[in-house]
Amino acid sequence: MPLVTTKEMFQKAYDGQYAVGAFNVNNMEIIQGIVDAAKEENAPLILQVSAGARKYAKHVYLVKLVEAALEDTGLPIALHLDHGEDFEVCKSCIDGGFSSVMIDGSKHPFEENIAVTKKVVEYAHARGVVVEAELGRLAGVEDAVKVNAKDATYTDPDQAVEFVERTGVDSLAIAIGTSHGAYKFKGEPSLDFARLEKISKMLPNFPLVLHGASTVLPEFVAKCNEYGGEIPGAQGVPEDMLLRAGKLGVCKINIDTDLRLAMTASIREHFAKHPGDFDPRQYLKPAREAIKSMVKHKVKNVLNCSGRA
Ligand SMILES: O=C(CO)COP(=O)(O)O
Ligand SMILES: O=C[C@H](O)COP(=O)(O)O
Ligand SMILES: [Zn+2]
Ligand SMILES: [Zn+2]
Repeated sequence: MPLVTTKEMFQKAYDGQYAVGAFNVNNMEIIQGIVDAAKEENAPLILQVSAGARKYAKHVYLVKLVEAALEDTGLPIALHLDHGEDFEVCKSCIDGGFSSVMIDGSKHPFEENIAVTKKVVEYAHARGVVVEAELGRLAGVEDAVKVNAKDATYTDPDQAVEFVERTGVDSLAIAIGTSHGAYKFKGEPSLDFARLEKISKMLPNFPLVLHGASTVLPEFVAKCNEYGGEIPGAQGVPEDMLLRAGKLGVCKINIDTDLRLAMTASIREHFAKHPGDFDPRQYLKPAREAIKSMVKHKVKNVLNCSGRA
């Protein structure tokens, strides 16, 4: 099966009130862990690549690995650019075989965000590629960009409607209190569900996207810390909140930090328990397994998209 866009998967997710997982990929083991899980669960899948990932692994390696995953699994998989920062990077991914791109104009004023998003939409749609945009700003770390909590702004529902109408974008990432990285909340986790409900009502049958949606699984944090890591106080979005979001028009849930934690916890444990090992396969194999079982858990219990491929 060739790459698919997110069009049909989002329509099914919207109607079925579940979400599709969008997982960030950086190398072969991460891709294999994710697709093996999706295959066993027969789940639709979005593999997403950040600018940092393209720099780390090179565009062509990631595209070829995802092509291999398509051939190996036969699953509907979308290949998506995560947080494209300008028209040029979006164009490069559209020309370079991606089926979906995100133009993240959220750092710009409203009118400029509309202008750049519109330009990407025109270029992408003419080539059969779909576009995600972002309105409102998440706190946390994105590549080299760190958005302080005070600069984060939640998405305005009226602006969201105007933005979607004027840009023709296919999906919209919204800010309701999630953030990137492993430290999402200082006290009790909370999201602005009233805002999400309002946006979702005002944009019926339109797919919303939730970034910064890792749950920061306590078992991985504990394991990292037990075996020499230092990530105290890490906290993510509770699973029940993600399930609730999936019933309110959120069709795509972005997960990167949980992949990083699963992999790192496994490798730390392996090094601590097997100090004599130095063949990378000895620690990358269990790390890939850790990703696979984490993703299976997400697909079944958090995204609710098992069996929907
Ligand atoms: O939103 C993300 C990628 O765009 C990832 O969010 P997390 O840091 O919560 O995994
Ligand atoms: O939103 C950010 C993703 O977690 C990607 O992170 P990265 O830019 O470090 O690859
Ligand atoms: Zn952003
Ligand atoms: Zn993001």
